[in-house]
This record gives sequence, C-alpha cells and structure tokens, in this order.
Amino acid sequence: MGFVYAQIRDESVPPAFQAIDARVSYDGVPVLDGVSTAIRAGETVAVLGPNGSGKSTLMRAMLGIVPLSSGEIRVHGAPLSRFRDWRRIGYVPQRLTAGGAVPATVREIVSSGQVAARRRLSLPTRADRAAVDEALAAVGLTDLARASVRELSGGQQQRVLIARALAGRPDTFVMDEPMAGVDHENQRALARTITRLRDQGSTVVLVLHELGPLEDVIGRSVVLESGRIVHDGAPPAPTGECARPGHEHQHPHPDPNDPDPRAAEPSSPADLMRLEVPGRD
Ligand SMILES: Nc1ncnc2c1ncn2[C@@H]1O[C@H](COP(=O)(O)OP(=O)(O)OP(=O)(O)O)[C@@H](O)[C@H]1O
Repeated sequence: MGFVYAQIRDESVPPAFQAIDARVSYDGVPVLDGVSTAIRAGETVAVLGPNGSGKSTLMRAMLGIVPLSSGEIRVHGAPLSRFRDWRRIGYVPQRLTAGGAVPATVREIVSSGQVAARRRLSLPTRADRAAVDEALAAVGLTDLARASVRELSGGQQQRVLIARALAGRPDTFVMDEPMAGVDHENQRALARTITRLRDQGSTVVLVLHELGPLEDVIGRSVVLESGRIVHDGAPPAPTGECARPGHEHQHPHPDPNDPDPRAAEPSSPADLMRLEVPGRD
C-alpha cells in the first residue's frame, strides 16, 4: 500500500490519463464540452453521471476510439497519437454482443486479451496460460471456460470481458460499466478483484451507475453532466445529492444482448482484440 500512495504522490510519474479541454461532438452536437482532468497512476476513480452525460465517450476518447474535435489526451505522459504501449491498458467495453458467426469459447476470448502483449508469432507461455486461469477464476468462470460465449447470459459475458482485460496483465484499466447485468455475488467478487488491483498499484478508471460494493474501493469520483465535469473529489454522499447516480437514472440497455445500433458488435477474438488495442496502426 505504501508503494501505491507513494506513486500517487510522486509528481515525476506522469498521470495515467490526462484530458486537456477535451471536446467531442457527434453530428455537430457537443457530447464532451471541454473536459480537463488527470487520472494519476495508482488511482481508483469512478466516473459517474446521468445517462447520456458523456461517461462512455470520455472513456473512449481517452483510448483514442473516438476522436476529439479539439483539446488533447495524454496517456502515461505521451500524446495519444504517440502512445504505443497499449499492452499496459486493459479495456472493458460497455458490453459484448456475442451474436457473431464465430463460436468463440470463453477461454479463447479471455486469451485474446494477451495478444497485444505477446511477442510476434510467439505462442502462449505457461505463465500466459496461468494468467488466463487466474483471470477466469477471478470472475468465477472457470467452469464455463469451454462454453461458447454465445450461450452465456449478459452478466456472464460482461465477466468474460473483465477476465479478458485481466489476462493481459495490464497496469491500467478502463472499465465501462463493468457491473452492468452482473449479479450481486459476482459484483462482490469483482469488487475484491479491483481492491487487489488497487493494492498492487494498478490504475483503475470505471464508469459506474452506482458505487454499490465498490463504495469502499473508490477514492475519487468524477461526475459528468451534459459533457462537463460538475464534481471531482470524494464520492458523493449516499443521500440528498443529485450527483449520486441511481436516482432518476434509467439504464438504457437493460438487456446486454439487445442489439444496439450504436455499438460495435465484436464477433470474433480478432474483433475483440481491436477493441483491446485502440489506436494501433
Ligand atoms: N456513436 C455515436 N453517435 C452519435 N451519438 C452518440 C454516439 N455515442 C454516443 N452518442 C450520444 O452522446 C451522448 C453521450 O453518450 P455516452 O454514451 O457517452 O453517455 P453515457 O454518460 O456513457 O451514457 P449511459 O449512462 O447511458 O451509458 C448521448 O446523447 C449519446 O446518445
């Protein structure tokens, strides 16, 4: 723990992510409206806010998946366009729509999280396989390793995506609603995993609708409203604050398998890999 806090305080370590007056528009409509924030290495930060406030867009902009109309993103000290060390980043996208033609198994999808980190043409090592086993165990999917992801429930598919990010052994995680559709028991397991990542010094940025079992893990919350940061600091108090997510909050995607025309539909390990390593060329 001492190491973690020393790292957070150490000004010589660049922020894991830095947004400087970041703006994103869709069809001329501003969705991020001048966001400036820094996620320090080793921090565990929740991004909260009402539906449509720009949370996912901020995550995707930080990873270069959506372009800025103006402003700047820096990742581990480098401008996004020059950042190359994507193996350091584990991305859990909002959800998986696993209806594609390739009947990938749970283990295959989880193993795809290691492709970015593996040396060209090299096969998985024993350590790689152990990391996949560990990631599957961390999300409670060991028994389903050989199942096709298409057979899984939305919450189980969400856990596959989390395991895929863990398997690559990154030190920086971006998780977009990792708890969505996940039952309480597995939410608590995920909270334990995130606590462990934090204690190891990993950086974790999560989009959440409510803190739930993560309440004790989250040290800082950034609340967005209409594409702007309206709160940045200690998580909002449980009651009486409009910034608190959950109240008047309608989740727009109650069924994780319900196709969303906005979403990419990753259907193969290769497609999932592209989600994992945005911005590579
Ligand atoms: N690819 C896209 N094309 C057009 N508009 C988009 C696109 N992605 C998001 N939007 C719009 O941008 C706004 C912000 O969306 P975003 O998904 O970032 O919000 P959010 O805070 O993550 O919402 P939620 O809690 O519902 O997931 C919304 O109005 C949304 O409809």
